[in-house]
This record gives sequence, C-alpha cells and structure tokens, in this order.
Amino acid sequence: MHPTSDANQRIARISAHLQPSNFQMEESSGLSRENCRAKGGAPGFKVAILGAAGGIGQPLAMLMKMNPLVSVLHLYDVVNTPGVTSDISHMDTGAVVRGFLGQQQLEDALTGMDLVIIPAGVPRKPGMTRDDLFNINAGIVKTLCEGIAKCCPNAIVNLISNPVNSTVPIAAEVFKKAGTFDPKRLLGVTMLDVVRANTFVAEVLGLDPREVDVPVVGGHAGVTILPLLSQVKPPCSFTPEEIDYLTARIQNGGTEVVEAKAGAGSATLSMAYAAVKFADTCLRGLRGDAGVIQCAYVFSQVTELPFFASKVRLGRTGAEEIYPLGPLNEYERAGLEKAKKELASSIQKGISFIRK
Ligand SMILES: NC(=O)c1ccc[n+]([C@@H]2O[C@H](COP(=O)([O-])OP(=O)(O)OC[C@H]3O[C@@H](n4cnc5c(N)ncnc54)[C@H](O)[C@@H]3O)[C@@H](O)[C@H]2O)c1
Ligand SMILES: O=C(O)C[C@H](O)C(=O)O
Repeated sequence: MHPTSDANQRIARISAHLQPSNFQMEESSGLSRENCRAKGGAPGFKVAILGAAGGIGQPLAMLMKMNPLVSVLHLYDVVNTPGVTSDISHMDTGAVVRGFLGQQQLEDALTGMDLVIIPAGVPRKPGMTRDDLFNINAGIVKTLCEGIAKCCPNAIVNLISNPVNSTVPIAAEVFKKAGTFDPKRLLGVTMLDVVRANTFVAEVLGLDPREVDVPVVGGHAGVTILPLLSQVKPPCSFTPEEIDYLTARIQNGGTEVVEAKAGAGSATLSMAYAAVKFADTCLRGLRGDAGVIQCAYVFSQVTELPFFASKVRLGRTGAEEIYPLGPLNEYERAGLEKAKKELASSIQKGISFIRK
C-alpha cells in the first residue's frame, strides 16, 4: 500500500511545521489550523498566562490545560514558550494551547481573552522582602497591563506578580490611564495565603484541610497577611499559643519556602495550585454559578484604604460583591491596624510609580 499523493503532501506539510525553524508559535500542534479536520474549539473560556514558562507558569499552564472550563489556553513569555507549549499541547484534554514568544507577540496572546493570569516577574531570594522585587516587577506588570488595556479590556485579570500589594495599584493606574479600569475585573491573588492557612489550621486541629475555611484579609506580605482565626469554619477555638503560632506561620509561609529553596526561587507548585483554584473560582463566576466566594485583593471600600483583601463574590462581571470583615477580636483588631499601616505605603508606592 502506497500513501496517496494527497496524504504525502499532508505529511510533508506537517513535517515542515515540526522543524524548529518553522515552529508556528500560534499553533502548538505543528499542524496549521487550516490543515486540521476539527475546526471549532470546545465551548469554554479563553485564558492567557503571562509568564507561562516560569516556575509558577509551567505547572499553572499544565493545571489550566486540565480545567474543563478552559477552551483556549494562550501561553506567553519572553523566553522558552515553544518548548512549554509543545509539551503541554500533547495532553489529551480539551483546551487548545497556543504559544507566544516575546513582546511582539503579546497583542496576539491577549486578543479575545476572558481571563488573564499574570505570574510574570522575578521571585525572591533568601533575605529579600517582596518589596525588594518592586523595581523589576513594576515595569513588567505595567507593560503587560498596557497590553491588556489595548487588546482585552474586558478580561478578568488575576495578578500574581509580587509585590502584589503594589502591583495591583499599578495595574489599576494603567487601566485608569487607558480609560478601561473596571474595579470588579482586577483581582490580586492572595489565594496561597488561604491555602496555607487552611493547611496549617487543619494540622493544629487534626482535621482534613479540605474541610477548613480560613478567611485571610489585608494584603500579601508579612503583617499585611491577616488570618481571621476567630472566623474559621468549622467553628473552633484556639489557645493563645496556637493563635501566635498560626498567625506567624501563615504570615511567614512565603519566607519559609524561600529559605527552604535556598536561592532557587519562591513558592511555585503550591502557588500554581492556588492560582488554578482561584482562576477556577473566577471562571465559575463568569459562567454564572451562584455563591462563588473567595478571598482576593481588590479595589475596596471595606476599610479607608483603596485596596484590601477580603472575601468577594465572583460573578459574570468579576468581583460583584465585597464582603465586610465581620466581627474581629482584640488580637485581630491590633493586627488590622499594623496591616493597614504597611498596606497604605505599598499602595501609594504603586500609584506613584505610574503617576510620577
Ligand atoms: N501572589 C502570590 O501568592 C505569589 C506566590 C508565589 C510567587 N509570586 C510571585 O510570582 C512571580 C513569579 O514567580 P516564579 O517563581 O514563577 O518566577 P520565575 O522567575 O520562575 O518565572 C517568571 C517568569 O516570568 C517571565 N517574565 C519575565 N519578564 C516577563 C515579561 N516582561 N513578560 C512576560 N514574562 C516575563 C520570565 O521569563 C519567567 O519565565 C514573582 O514575582 C513571585 O514573587 C507570587
Ligand atoms: O514569598 C514569596 O516571595 C512568594 C509568594 O509571595 C509567597 O507567598 O510564597
């Protein structure tokens, strides 16, 4: 049996696309769209990851490829997206994966997206604070948000890049400048604090972490991370020693990982898990599911500060409702005052970076 000349031509076309020099970043399969038999995508949401080749970006891309709510997954980075895209595109899940490399492909990566997740930027090394990342990451976030304002101004944005307490105000200022700011659509990702809090509280109580829900409010750095242990579900009580231990461990969870990695970066795997958990919450909200509630760092009137993390209800247009903090005990009220002081200056630093 000899292949027909049509089949020969098709195989030749596919082989040509698989040569690295001819790699089509827009089509990760190596087969250009017009040569595929299946034309349409599955129903679902279009999601872009900016910083997709990084320590968080790669496992995040893999987990988003497994999410049945995602129909199209765009992977953007300034390095290494061809390899990551090729690799992930072989997973036999529904989402179509496309890779985009370098600034000149940013607009293509963003056009038409429903949700943009941003883990782009440098991570901490031992001895650094998240604020030490400001000088590099502020400019990265600014450029990426300018692209979002131009190409997908209605997308929900999940901002992971540190220092989150300042990068979210930076994003807001970029969107305001472009006339596209919708406070409901800009969400700083503080989910890892909640994930850690659930884990550490469950350890202390001897429970399954999946049964525990700890609200964590404020921001995402040191004392601005404020776990509300008086509001843990299921209802429980802690000794003063347990409260001190848990508060310190939750606030220093990031530093614990940075030190354990000893110069090789910060949390990536637990962060990818948390980012996917949070992105899934946003997508379920976009789909119109009822009662989708999670903590996030958002434009807020819960305190006198313009940005604050608290529980929000996610809906078709983003964070549609922001819940008040609820009753705080004396320990939490003192923590809130400390958190607000540090947050105020981090927020101002972000705003000034764009307004300067
Ligand atoms: N919000 C949180 O809870 C949380 C948790 C962990 C890490 N982080 C932060 O996430 C960020 C990324 O961490 P990581 O461990 O993945 O770092 P990483 O260095 O492993 O990956 C970052 C990726 O961003 C890419 N990048 C750099 N500049 C870019 C640009 N202009 N456009 C697109 N991509 C660009 C890099 O090429 C790299 O692939 C850090 O700022 C880190 O502090 C936040
Ligand atoms: O601690 C870091 O620098 C990364 C991240 O913010 C975290 O909480 O793990």
